Amino acid sequence: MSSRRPNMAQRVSVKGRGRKKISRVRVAVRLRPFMDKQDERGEGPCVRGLDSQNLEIVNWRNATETLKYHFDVFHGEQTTQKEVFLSSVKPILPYITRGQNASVFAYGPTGAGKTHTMLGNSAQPGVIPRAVGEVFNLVNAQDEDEAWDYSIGMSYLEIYNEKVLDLLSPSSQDLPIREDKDKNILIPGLTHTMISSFSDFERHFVPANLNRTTASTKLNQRSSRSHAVLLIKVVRTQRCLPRRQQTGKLYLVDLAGSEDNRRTGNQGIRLKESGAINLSLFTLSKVVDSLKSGASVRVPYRDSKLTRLLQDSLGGSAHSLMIVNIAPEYEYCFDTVGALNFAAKSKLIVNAPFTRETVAVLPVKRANEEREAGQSGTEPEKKKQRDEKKTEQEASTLPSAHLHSLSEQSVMDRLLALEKRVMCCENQDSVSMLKHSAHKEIEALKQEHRDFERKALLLSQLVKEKSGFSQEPSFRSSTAPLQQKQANVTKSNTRQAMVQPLQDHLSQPQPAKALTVRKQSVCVKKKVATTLPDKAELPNGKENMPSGWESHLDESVVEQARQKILQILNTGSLKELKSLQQIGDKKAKLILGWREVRGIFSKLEDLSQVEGMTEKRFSTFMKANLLSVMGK
Ligand SMILES: Nc1ncnc2c1ncn2[C@@H]1O[C@H](COP(=O)(O)OP(=O)(O)OP(=O)(O)O)[C@@H](O)[C@H]1O
Repeated sequence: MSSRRPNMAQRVSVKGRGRKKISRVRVAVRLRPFMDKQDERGEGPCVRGLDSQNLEIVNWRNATETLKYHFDVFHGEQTTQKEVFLSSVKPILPYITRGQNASVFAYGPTGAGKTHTMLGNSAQPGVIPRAVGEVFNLVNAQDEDEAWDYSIGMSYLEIYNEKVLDLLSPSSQDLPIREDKDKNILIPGLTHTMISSFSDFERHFVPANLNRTTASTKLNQRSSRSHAVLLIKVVRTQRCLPRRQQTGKLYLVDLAGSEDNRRTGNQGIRLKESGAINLSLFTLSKVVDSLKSGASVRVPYRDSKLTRLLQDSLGGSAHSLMIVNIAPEYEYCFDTVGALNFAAKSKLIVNAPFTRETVAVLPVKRANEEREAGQSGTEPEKKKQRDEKKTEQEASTLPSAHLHSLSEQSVMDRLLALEKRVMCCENQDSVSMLKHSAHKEIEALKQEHRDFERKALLLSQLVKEKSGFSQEPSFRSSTAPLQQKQANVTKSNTRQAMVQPLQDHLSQPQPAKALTVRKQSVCVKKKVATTLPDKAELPNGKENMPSGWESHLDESVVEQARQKILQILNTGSLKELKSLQQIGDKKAKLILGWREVRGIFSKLEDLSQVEGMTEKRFSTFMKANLLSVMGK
């Protein structure tokens, strides 16, 4: 598997590829063996398998008759962990590596074997370790075809007393559950760790699992008091254009046991936990009832954190498998019938899995280079062509060239956003309305582009007149440092024009330094004296961002600090994000949400796209953090 992270570029377009197929929730029932041989010899079992799909259980209302059930699979008490995995779980895993979602959840009364099935132990590993190992096998096998880059990440949480807690970051508090406009369920603030091998997974998972809330009850010495959800996310990105990107999510869920408090002897805190567990399982049952009864009924996903999180697995877009664990003892009979009834209605739920795909948009310049390079030539030739083209472009100092490509990028971003809106819309009338508004917006963008070019031209003429210098020599004199900056700027979203500053040029005879300053998406490369005041004045009379301070610093040190901040923004946990200056709890969560939806920040300036991050705030953020990182 490639260790490369998913494409740094922005993800913009979401589409379901191909027709949506339907997939019923599959239900497997697993009967655990007697835990006490005494019971087996005494009353015997209250439930038994008839064949690989059918079972019968004593009717607790009338012990002379039995109730019969039919499921996709019945695993008897002799079934091994490996057999459960191979027959029920393994078949759905390939979907994850092709951008579809899947979920496996264990349901059943407390002490019936859910944790054993999902987790197991070192001698008998359960579904979780086997499934993660298999995902790595699948990715490694597919990685060899060289067409896609794969990356695998994990998150692990528990829902305890209706609170979502991050098991990979145990000090974190209750996390919110959100839904984006593409109906993806998101948990801003939840740690998502990239993993490169199974042992890497274990390194994170094993200690995290110790954070799970368990306690002893009458029925189970180590009873799970929470619902645990492990998320394995596989992102694959096409290596060539159009760089399709597909994200598949696998949810592995060990639910807390449905329990009867008269039997568990729960009191105090155990009783409160039990109340929360039963409430969420009751909501789960209501969700299943509503899904079963038809499309027009409101499905109460929002009534509990559990159902909100499992929304995609029940009636959503996932391939879902429910493993219902049951126990053979008579004392479990009532709960077992309840679990089997729940399972019987769950198997009627129909999901509609489809591939969620985004296109990783590269900066226009790189995309063009790749497209051109892709048209002809061998790989070394293509690289040479690219290098030559890059040198050519970097040598070019004409502002209009930058204006053109950069504003083109902005137009492209917005067009792709429009395309996304149109694609997400199913209603025909709305589609035509959107197309109409898209057309209008394209016209407006073109006009904006023309205005922008005109203003930049006026600006440079004005500067030329006031400075008394011709434009050409001034560009020539600053060629060396500007070329260096331009390499950075091509990565940026900002448009660029180069002007000779008025006041500095006229009043300062000292050697000038190049400094990049931004104003409303216009990035103006300004020649300034080293003693510039904090707020420089643009020829149009508007104020710049506070910027002079940066020019006193060693560029390489600044660049290092910028990279460090970028790294925290892209990989930092909630806590690490909050360690940044100017970033509080709310902003940190918004950053995590942005990352979840849009991928990673390819440059620091992308931060301005996060809700509430105005240009001024971004400027203050940069100043505070650069100084902080550099230890000033
Ligand atoms: N198939 C099985 N083979 C052998 N032992 C099993 C099996 N299933 C469960 N057990 C054992 O039964 C006990 C209870 O199982 P487990 O803790 O998995 O139940 P649970 O359903 O997760 O309970 P809770 O909801 O209280 O967490 C454990 O000691 C476990 O090792």
